[in-house]
Amino acid sequence: MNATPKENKTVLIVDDDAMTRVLVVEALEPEGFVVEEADSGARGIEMFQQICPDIILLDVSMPGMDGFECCRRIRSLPYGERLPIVVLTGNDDDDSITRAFESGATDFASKPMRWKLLGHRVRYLLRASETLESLARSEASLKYAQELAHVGNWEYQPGNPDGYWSPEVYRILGLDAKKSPSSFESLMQRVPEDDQPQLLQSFINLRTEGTSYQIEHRITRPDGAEQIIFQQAEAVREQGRTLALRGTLQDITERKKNEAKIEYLVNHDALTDLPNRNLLSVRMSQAIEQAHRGGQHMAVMVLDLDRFKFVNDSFGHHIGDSLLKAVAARLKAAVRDGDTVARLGGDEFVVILPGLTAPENAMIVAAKIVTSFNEMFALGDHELHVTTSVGVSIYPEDGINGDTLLKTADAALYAAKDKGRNCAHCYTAEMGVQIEEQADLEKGLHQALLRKELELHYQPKVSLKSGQVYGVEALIRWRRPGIGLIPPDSFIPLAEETGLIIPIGEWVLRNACAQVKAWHIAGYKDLTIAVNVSALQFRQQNIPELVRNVLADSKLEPKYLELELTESVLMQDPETIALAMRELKEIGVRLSLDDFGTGYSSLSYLKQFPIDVVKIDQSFIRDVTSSINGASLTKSIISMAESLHMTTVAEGVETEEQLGFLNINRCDAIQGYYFSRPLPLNEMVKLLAEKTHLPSDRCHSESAKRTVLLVDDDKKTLSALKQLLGREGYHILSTTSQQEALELLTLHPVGVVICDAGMPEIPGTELLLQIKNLYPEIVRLMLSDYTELQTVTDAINEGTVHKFLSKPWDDDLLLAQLVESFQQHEVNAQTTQTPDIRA
Ligand SMILES: Nc1nc2c(ncn2[C@@H]2O[C@@H]3COP(=O)(O)O[C@H]4[C@@H](O)[C@H](n5cnc6c(=O)[nH]c(N)nc65)O[C@@H]4COP(=O)(O)O[C@H]3[C@H]2O)c(=O)[nH]1
Repeated sequence: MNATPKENKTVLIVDDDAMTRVLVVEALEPEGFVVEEADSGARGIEMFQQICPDIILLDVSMPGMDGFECCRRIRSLPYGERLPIVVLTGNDDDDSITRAFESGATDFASKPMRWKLLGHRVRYLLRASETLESLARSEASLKYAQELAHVGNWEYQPGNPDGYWSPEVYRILGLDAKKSPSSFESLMQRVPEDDQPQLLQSFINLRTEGTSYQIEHRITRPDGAEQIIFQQAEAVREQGRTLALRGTLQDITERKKNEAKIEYLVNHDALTDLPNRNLLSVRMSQAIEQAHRGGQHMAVMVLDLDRFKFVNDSFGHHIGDSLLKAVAARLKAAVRDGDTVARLGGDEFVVILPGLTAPENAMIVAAKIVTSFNEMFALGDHELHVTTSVGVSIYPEDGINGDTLLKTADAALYAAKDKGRNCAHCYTAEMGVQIEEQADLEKGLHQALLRKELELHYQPKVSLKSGQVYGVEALIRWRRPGIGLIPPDSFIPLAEETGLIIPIGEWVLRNACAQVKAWHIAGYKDLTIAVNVSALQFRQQNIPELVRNVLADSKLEPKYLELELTESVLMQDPETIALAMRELKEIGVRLSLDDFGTGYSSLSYLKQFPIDVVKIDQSFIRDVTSSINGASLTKSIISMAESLHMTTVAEGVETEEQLGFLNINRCDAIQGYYFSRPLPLNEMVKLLAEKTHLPSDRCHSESAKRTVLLVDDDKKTLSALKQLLGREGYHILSTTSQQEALELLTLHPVGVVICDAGMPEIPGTELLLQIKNLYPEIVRLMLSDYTELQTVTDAINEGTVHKFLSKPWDDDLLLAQLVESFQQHEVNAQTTQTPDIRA
């Protein structure tokens, strides 16, 4: 239907009398109207829908559908509601006029009529209808706007308690417009008692003095819901007389809820619901003020969970999160209601104890907190034992503002950790020196780059297959004037904290790549360089792009660059890091996982990252010869890396025994003081020039090929054998004790064991059986006289002993047997895999 405004208004005449229709046409068309005709009620409705007239003239008495019915139907159709309909009735037909209005007619005209005046009548009705239409439109848009804004308006006239309330006022109050009076009293009934006095007083002032008001108050809707209302009101006054009181009423419940929610989120930690850093700082200021006024003390405790990362990464983040929630609950239970427990992020919590009468009480509470962790945390199917370390500082002794108190408590926390964790430590004055030193260090570090105080040292990495130096790790040093060489552990964390690691990291990368390129040119063609990349660099920099630029500038082939990332880098944002790592792999650089084992990565976790090299942390290497745990963990790491086609580099190798262990367990390469410390450039150049390498018997393939273990309680036999084999260049280990024999095997890459059959502690066959089970690749020879022939034959049949050598032996025969045995060992070594003790 066309509802757009038309130039010439259209009049629809519905009448069965053709004469009346002609008269209407003749009266209206000369006046500029377009007249359309319908000869019945039904046709009239049809035409109304087709042409959308501006006005209808409708005869009441028609055959079929009369004018009343026709009028009713049009009113119920779209656009028919407010259309002017003039009903044509007979003269003085009062009944028809009444019925016509009841049916919805706008006006009536009696026939016969003065046709000349019809034009005026129609024009007047059209104008009135337009006015009504525009009023209806603005009412509708006001209603809509009020609905949208949840604003209603009201107005009262003096002397009349019932005023006007817009539909939205009723909606907001939850009242029915037909049943509830629109009076101030009726509004007050919905206002809770507590809020009534303020509203009443404001309304009285408005009425008596014309004082406008803006107030917030609550209302209770009939369904019990409580809403928050914002009311504004003013008096319309003329010459000191109040003509009307009017105002608006806005439902601001949602806004208030959102404001409260935002305020809560801004001030609380989403995971634990504890106050966050924002609210903590407010609470600290309040507590300081309270302590200041009351001449009391207050305590700030900073605490974190010992080895939280282990939990998070071993059991998954959901268990880590549950632990943090449980810790929050435990901390709250350990302190009083007026105390504040806040979470700063990660596993770092802060407790404030306001209004302390004696500072010593803080340590009592701190100890209580530490002890409260003795009880296991039950998290889903897991029961975990987690400990905490606490640093305590006291107002005003250790700081007079929140920042300083946090810093001093932090320093105390470090001291607690140094003490071995799972304890609380109070701040002491000496720690202040450290804080100042830190500030001084930070200042100096800012200038270190500009003043060219940084330098690189290089630590060789040696292949255990070839014994050759195949690469170096670049390690930064800060040569600080007046102080000397500062190791990275003393300034890299600070560089990370201050963001200085970004320019420093780039400096290291550029210099390292340029240096290794220079070595290539000097003839050390395949030397690789490893550079440490910190977590912050990955987070704040486009590392792949930087690497691309540096490689292009230095003209270094990507395969010679290795980037060392720690597990903490991978943990930051695993998906983004994995993406960056894949990009780096596409560039062609190698990626290694540094300090492996100190983090808590599981095998499945590592699979998602394209890692080429696993560097086994020195803490494990240190332990390989002294602790079963260290040894088995290292073995597991090597076999895990092997199964993932990664190479292994053992870090911090210092002793022959550690090297032996790594050789036996087929670690690929070593780095450590055993071979070389990190060297300044000139010394590194010398090491390369001298072609320093590991002797071949210290490499796994070679050393195992040539190492014989002799076990005999007879020292003379041992000495004779040592002489014989020593002349042939074998590496010989010897012992009179079976226990020591087993220990030697854990440390050395032995290829062949020669054992006496008649040992006093346990029979030789039993020792060889143990060796067979532990190291199946080792070839086992038995030395015996003919008195033990039966036992030896049985052992050979069972596979415990490979060959039998008679006592006294023939030197040539024994040497020939040994050559054959080492060949056999090589075959065994290729078919026997290192057992994965975790499997
Ligand atoms: N006890 C013992 N220690 C050994 C032995 N062999 C090597 N080390 C030391 O172990 C550290 C190995 O480096 P890292 O694990 O990457 O650990 C590095 C690395 O994480 C970081 N670092 C060094 N240079 C840089 C750098 O340029 N950028 C970044 N982001 N970190 C660096 O500082 C850490 C410490 O570096 P350094 O003090 O040079 O310490 C080096 C090295 O001197 C050994 O046999 N025994």
